[in-house]
Amino acid sequence: MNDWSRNFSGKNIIIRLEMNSARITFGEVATAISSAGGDIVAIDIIGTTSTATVRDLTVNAGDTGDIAKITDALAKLSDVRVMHVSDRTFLLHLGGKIAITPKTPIQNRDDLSRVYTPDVARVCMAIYEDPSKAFTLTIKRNTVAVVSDGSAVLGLGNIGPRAAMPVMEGKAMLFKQFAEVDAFPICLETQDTEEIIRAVKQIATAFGGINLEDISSPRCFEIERRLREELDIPVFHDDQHGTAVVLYAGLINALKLAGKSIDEVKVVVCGIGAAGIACSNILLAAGVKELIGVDVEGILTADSHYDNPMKRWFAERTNPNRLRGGLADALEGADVFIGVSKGGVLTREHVQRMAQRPIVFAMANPTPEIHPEEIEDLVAVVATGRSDFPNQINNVLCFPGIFRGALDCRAIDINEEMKLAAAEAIASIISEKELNRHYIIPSVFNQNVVKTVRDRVVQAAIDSGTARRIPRDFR
Ligand SMILES: NC(=O)C1=CN([C@@H]2O[C@H](COP(=O)(O)OP(=O)(O)OC[C@H]3O[C@@H](n4cnc5c(N)ncnc54)[C@H](O)[C@@H]3O)[C@@H](O)[C@H]2O)C=CC1
Ligand SMILES: CC(=O)C(=O)O
Ligand SMILES: [Mg+2]
Repeated sequence: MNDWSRNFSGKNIIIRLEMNSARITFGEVATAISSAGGDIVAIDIIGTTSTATVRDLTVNAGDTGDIAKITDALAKLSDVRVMHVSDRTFLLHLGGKIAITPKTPIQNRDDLSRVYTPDVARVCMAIYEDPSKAFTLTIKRNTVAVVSDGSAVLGLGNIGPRAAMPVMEGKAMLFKQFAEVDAFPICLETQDTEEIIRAVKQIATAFGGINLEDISSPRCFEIERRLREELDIPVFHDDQHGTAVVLYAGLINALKLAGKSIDEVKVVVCGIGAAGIACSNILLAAGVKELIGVDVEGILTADSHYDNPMKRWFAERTNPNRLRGGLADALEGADVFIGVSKGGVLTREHVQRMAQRPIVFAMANPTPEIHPEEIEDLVAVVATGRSDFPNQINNVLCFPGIFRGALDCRAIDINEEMKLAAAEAIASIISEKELNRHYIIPSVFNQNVVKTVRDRVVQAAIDSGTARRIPRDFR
């Protein structure tokens, strides 16, 4: 199975084809599709002339989802031209996924004068006199910017800001659906650290928080550090902290199942980029003693030199036994594998080297480091970042609730206390009775997730002094 079809989750495709109706029958087309494993589930005639018919065929590509096989079979028919193949995923993206709608209709001149000039001027002056009123009189109170430069989009690499837009639009949808946060995608046409910092500072006026997304390491660390220092609203690089929060939540529960304790396990983190550094940090803070990092150059060790300052920083704090070698060496006797690198880097043989009842979190997107079915029989727990397998360790479990909490208490920052509170909140949603190897982490559709995370995050913000406002339900 090629990588593309593996990533294809909507098995229904729509094939638009033109047939020479005098020379080929529809039955021949249907036979070609069915012999390639497809099932026609709907037919729409789009247009006809005296010689040709254009049809949209909705085809179920079957469990293997081998679309290429179906289109190849059609291409072999001489009197048929495949004009276009779309799938449900692409159709969902037509015209983008979000829209802005006004909260109230403008029905007459009086409404017009209130929402716009002349009356709006009084509101402007109120904010001029007291800038904090921006939180009550503008969208700032409930709006987050999802900012990317397209340099590390999912595990696809540096595909640029334009190609990153669908991910950022998707995040904006999730913010709204799960936490009623209005979020807006902003993909910047620059990958220069200083220009990104300047641009984000210049647009921050409209927003109550900044979610940095898919900005590659090591620039992401400096960008986030500076923006946190220089802005008075939360700046949160989700690939670092959202991932770390959810990973820690999942690990709390997976360790219970494996019967292991966090200060005794040997953990291998593969991919020492944005997510890898943050996941390692939260694990070290949680008590992991033996943590080994592996990146493209192999095991990171304090004995080696790295141009990347974050790798140097990482190597000095990890790998206490100065282990050297590659991923296979790192995994010898390891209890936990955390993959935040690239699809397909872990093999069954690697997992066979791990300790008894290992835990494998293969979190690269869209293709995990290993597909769960390859190692199900070897492990205590396996999790991925995807929604189509059990145990989805994905930052979507964190960012809606953590920002909901931060916005509700008008936090100036999302600090370590708030992140730990979010992780514990997520882990706590699964009771001891419910916990099993296919259910270590709640589903994002579990309605308790956002509420529980939000409440614990607000409490942590109040306790740690970052809240500027006490929400009504906390008074
Ligand atoms: N499940 C989730 O919630 C999340 C998953 N991710 C996934 O984690 C991966 C990394 O994301 P970021 O940290 O944002 O990217 P990044 O670009 O900052 O870091 C990726 C790191 O992986 C390393 N790497 C690449 N190929 C490798 C290999 N064969 N062996 C070892 N290391 C390798 C790179 O050198 C780099 O240091 C992506 O696939 C992304 O989709 C990231 C954030 C959240
Ligand atoms: C989930 C996510 O943020 C990523 O894969 O980059
Ligand atoms: Mg991301």
